[in-house]
Amino acid sequence: MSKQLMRKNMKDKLSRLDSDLYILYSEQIKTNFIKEISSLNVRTIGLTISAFPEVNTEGIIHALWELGRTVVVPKCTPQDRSMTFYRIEDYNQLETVYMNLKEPNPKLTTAVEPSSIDLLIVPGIVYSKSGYRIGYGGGYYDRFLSNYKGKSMSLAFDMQLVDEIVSEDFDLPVDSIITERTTIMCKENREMGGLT
Ligand SMILES: Nc1nc2c(c(=O)[nH]1)N(C=O)[C@@H](CNc1ccc(C(=O)N[C@@H](CCC(=O)O)C(=O)O)cc1)CN2
Ligand SMILES: Nc1ncnc2c1ncn2[C@@H]1O[C@H](COP(=O)(O)OP(=O)(O)OP(=O)(O)O)[C@@H](O)[C@H]1O
Repeated sequence: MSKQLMRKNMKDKLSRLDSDLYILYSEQIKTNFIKEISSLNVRTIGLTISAFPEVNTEGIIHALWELGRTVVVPKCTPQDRSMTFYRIEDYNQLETVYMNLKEPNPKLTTAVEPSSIDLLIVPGIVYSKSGYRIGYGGGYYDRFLSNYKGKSMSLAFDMQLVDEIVSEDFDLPVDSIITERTTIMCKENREMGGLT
């Protein structure tokens, strides 16, 4: 099946996700995520401001602030499809300027270098157990990951996992995926071979 069709089918499926389950699963993913990172030495974490039906990141961001971690979120430059991450300490530092997505206001925040991000949470719509991903199609994360050396992770609902994604040369997989049910060590799955 083509990437475009897989993306569309999953968007349709996600749009029917019951709102109580959306809240419950997001909460479980938050708990699993916080447990997971407490054993990782990560100070600065890059993630997006979610919009339904993406796994809700607002509670996660507040939990990270409480743990004293640095939270950085992306601002897109559509002209060259690049992203710059800015440190936020408060939701009031966000604005909506692009595609109805909340982004940091650069007048109120400070940009950080990609090299200072210890863990990047990569958004997406469809995922495989080996960490390949189909996003919204902007190619923002594929481009960013090509110059990124830190750890990467995705947060997903179990229903977003599929057996196989046919990857293209520029697709870069994440190290792990956290769902409401489990944590998938994608890097290890890939090293065992055979999975795409
Ligand atoms: N919450 C959240 N924030 C995020 C992302 C995300 O997936 N989720 N992104 C993850 O990458 C980046 C924004 N991603 C985008 C991906 C594609 C297009 C895009 O294709 N725009 C088309 C119009 C598409 C349409 O209307 O259907 C365009 O600009 O022409 C825009 C932004 C950064 N912020
Ligand atoms: N490293 C890169 N350099 C230049 N162009 C790229 C790179 N990675 C991806 N692209 C281009 O970006 C476009 C979108 O890619 P794709 O459909 O895989 O996006 P996606 O994975 O859904 O989006 P995202 O990575 O933002 O989540 C493709 O047309 C591809 O050619």
